[in-house]
Order: sequence, then structure tokens, then C-alpha cells
Amino acid sequence: MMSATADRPRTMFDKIWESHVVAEHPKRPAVLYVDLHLVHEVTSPQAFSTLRERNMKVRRPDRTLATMDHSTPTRPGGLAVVDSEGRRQLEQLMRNCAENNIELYSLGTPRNGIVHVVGPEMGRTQPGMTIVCGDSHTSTHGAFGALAFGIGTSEVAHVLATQCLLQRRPEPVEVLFGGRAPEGVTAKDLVLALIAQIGVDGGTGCVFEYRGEAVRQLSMEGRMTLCNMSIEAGARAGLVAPDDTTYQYLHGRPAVPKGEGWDRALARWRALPTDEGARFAKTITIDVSRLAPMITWGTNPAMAIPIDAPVPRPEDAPDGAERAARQRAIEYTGLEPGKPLLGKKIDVVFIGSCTNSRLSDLREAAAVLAGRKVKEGVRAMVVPGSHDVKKAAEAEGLHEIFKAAGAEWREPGCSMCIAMNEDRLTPGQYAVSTSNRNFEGRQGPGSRTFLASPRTAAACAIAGVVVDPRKLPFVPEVAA
Ligand SMILES: CC(C)[C@H](C(=O)O)[C@@H](O)C(=O)O
Ligand code: SF4
Repeated sequence: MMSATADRPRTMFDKIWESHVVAEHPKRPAVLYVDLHLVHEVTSPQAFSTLRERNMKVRRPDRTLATMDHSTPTRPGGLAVVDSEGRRQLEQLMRNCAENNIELYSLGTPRNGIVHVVGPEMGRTQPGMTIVCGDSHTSTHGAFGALAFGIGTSEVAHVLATQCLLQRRPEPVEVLFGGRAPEGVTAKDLVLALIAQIGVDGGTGCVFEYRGEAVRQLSMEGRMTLCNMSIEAGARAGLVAPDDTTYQYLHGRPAVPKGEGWDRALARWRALPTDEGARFAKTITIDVSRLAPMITWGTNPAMAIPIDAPVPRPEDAPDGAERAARQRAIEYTGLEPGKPLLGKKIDVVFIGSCTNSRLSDLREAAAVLAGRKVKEGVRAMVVPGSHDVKKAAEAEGLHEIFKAAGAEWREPGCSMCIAMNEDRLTPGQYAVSTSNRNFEGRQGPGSRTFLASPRTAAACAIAGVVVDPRKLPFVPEVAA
């Protein structure tokens, strides 16, 4: 007999949550089973030490996958260049994985790359799964219809030991991107517009499900960009329902089932999307047809404006707290309130990070850079998200386009997104960056960051100032 819960219309979040709950009590966090635990060098050493101290083993090494990304060097051929703290973390990860029989995509090996790039690329990320990682941008994996949470180091230890996570049930919220995106408006612009609208805590306690025509139109890579930044609006996770775009992306990837296994998986995945009539806690609506390319001017990702808009004035802020935040951000970024950001001179362009370092991101940047030159005095870095992305980009000749334009073509890693290796701005420098965080000092002490899409970033690299990518005459797409 069907239970009452199975009868009522459910959101995709409800379905994934309910099929993974091991124990639930109204007054306590639920115990949730974890299908895949991703691990990187920064948040895992302490967790493995905890296990060692308590004489515990990793419960499911086969459901655990590790990579090195944050502190790895990206200098071409410069695999030995890491600082001592970084080197220690990398060595510890190597030892911890060897001792516990955990698969590791080690520095310089063919599968290495940013954790949120390699999981999907290998087909380890699949619809309907619960996925965790000691990293806030784990939300990226929600693009596949997987419930993916970023967790803290003590939770990493807990998951290593038990393959379960203690978690309060979040509320499913619908984020409806209606209409079609105008030319020059990409997934990055959609998510920056959302965060600007609802603020950095607009998603607290929520799991977003991104819906609407504009989301359906996005490639898997665009959906990953979208889900990646859910956390920047404070959401616990972001989700996109799987569809043919998802299945096409997954089919044939190394960890994805084949033959009859594929058919069975497909049948399961097709039952995941939110049922008609299912209730969300609320709906946030964004009319995509009215959006422009977005860029941030301040020191959090919600401080974002349409690229041709003026830098907001503190005195126009809706409340005192926002006024103070704007004031402080303006002091840090050294911009003039009320004046356009367009035309602002920049020093560095960074194209990379788990938000925008996949093949289609690099194609977008290459389409702008092809046959053009990076402005003299500007440093442009292109850092692929993984070795696979690098290989695929090189097979298409994208690296030649970047190099001919005067941009650096680097080895994969987090790089200047977080400046945990040698890739950083010098104090006071301005960067247009395709990453997801523009906090004070994020790209090195005193660094000042304007977040934007790969297309906008590449256009700015050519101009040497902040420009509207719609104003640049585009050459035809580099590849289909
Ligand atoms: C280092 C890591 C814990 C951190 C995160 O949690 O996201 C980093 O990836 C980031 O983007 O700030
Ligand atoms: S690329 Fe940036 S945001 Fe992504 S995991 Fe690395 S440091 Fe974090």
C-alpha cells in the first residue's frame, strides 16, 4: 500500500530528502544518508585526524572521492611551487587517502581539477543523490538534481566515520527565471541578478529549485554556474530538475551506469522532478528578458548592478545597515558612488574557478578574445577547472586563441579565485573575475574584485577598462 507521504505531490527536494532520511525527530536534526562525499586538501586534514584519534575507519571509501585544488600551483610546468602550508595539506591528503583507500585525483594526474568540476565531469555526480563536501560551493552539483550541501570540518569527520550527516530540514523555495535571456546575458548574470535582488541572506534556511524557461535553455555548465552561487544568497543548496540536457551530459561518463544499468537509472531520474501541485515555501520571480549583463561593484556578491548602471549611493540605501555596508564597500573599492563602473581601469582579468572554468565558459571567453589583444598593462589569466577541461580546450585550439591574445594559459586549480597559491593580486589592484566571491582581500590582501561572466571578463581584458560586452563587435562562435 502507498503511504500518505508518497501520495501527496512532492517537490524534488522532498523526494530526495525523504529517500535519504535514516532517522527523523521533530525536535532534532535529521540523520541523512550521504551518497557521495567529496574531499579536498583544505577542510579534510583535521577531520582525518579526528578519526585517527578516535581509532575510527572511513565508513565508505567507495563513496568518497578526493582531489587537490585550492593550494595547487597553476604555473605551466611549475608543479613544485606551493607554499609550506599548502604543501603540508597536499601531503596530508595524499597520506590520508592512501591509508583509507580513498580515490584521489592528485596534483598533476589526468583527472585532477577543482572538486566541483571533476565530480560532474567523471559522472560521479548524479541526479537524486545526496552529496556533501567541506566546501561551500558544493551547491554546484545541484545542477544535476542532486541535493548537495557544503559542510564544515567537524561534519566532514562525521561523514567520513558514519556516511551520514545531521541536518535540519530546509524549506524548498522556487526560483522562477521566466522569459528568454537577451544576447550577452549568461547564467552568471542570472545568478548575480538573483543575489542582487534578494541579498546575501535571502536564501537562509532554504533549498532553491531553479525553474522556468530560461533554466531549461541552459546547458549543464550554465546550470552549474547558477547552482554554484546559491550559497552566495545564503541558501543551503540549489537544484535544477534533470532533463534530456542532463542525461545527454551524463551518458557515457566514466562513473555513470551503462547498458541496463543506464535504463534503470534513467527511470529513477525521470521520477525526480517536482510533481504538479507540489508546494514550495515561496516563489521568487525574475524576468530574464529584462536583464542586462551584471557586474559587482562592492564587497559581497549581492552588491551587483547591470553593467551600464551607476555605482549605488550609500544615501539611497533602504536602511541604515545597508547604507553603512555600501559606505564601507565604496571606501574599500575606491569607486565613486553615482558614477558608472563602465570605463573603470582594471589591472587583471581572471577567467576560472568552479563558477566559470568549464569548456563552454572558455569558449565564451575565446569567442571574445579571438583575433584581439589583451590591453597592454592588463594581466589576463585563463585557468581551466580541470585537466579534462584543459585537454578539451586544447583539442579545440582555445589555448592558441588565448595565447595569441596575450592571455596566460595555466594549469587547473582554484587559483586566483581564493589566492591560496601564488596567483594573487597585489594590494589595490582591480580585477574582473569570473569567480563567485568579491570579499575584501579575497584575491590577495588589498585586492579589489568585480565579479562578472566570462564574456564580460574577456571583453574587459581587451578594453583594459570595465566595458559592456554587448557593445563589442563579436566574432562568430569559436566552436559549436
Ligand atoms: C577553502 C574552502 C573551505 C572555501 C569554501 O568553503 O568555499 C573555499 O572553497 C571558498 O570558495 O571560499
Ligand atoms: S574555485 Fe574558488 S569557490 Fe570554487 S572551490 Fe575553489 S576556492 Fe572555492
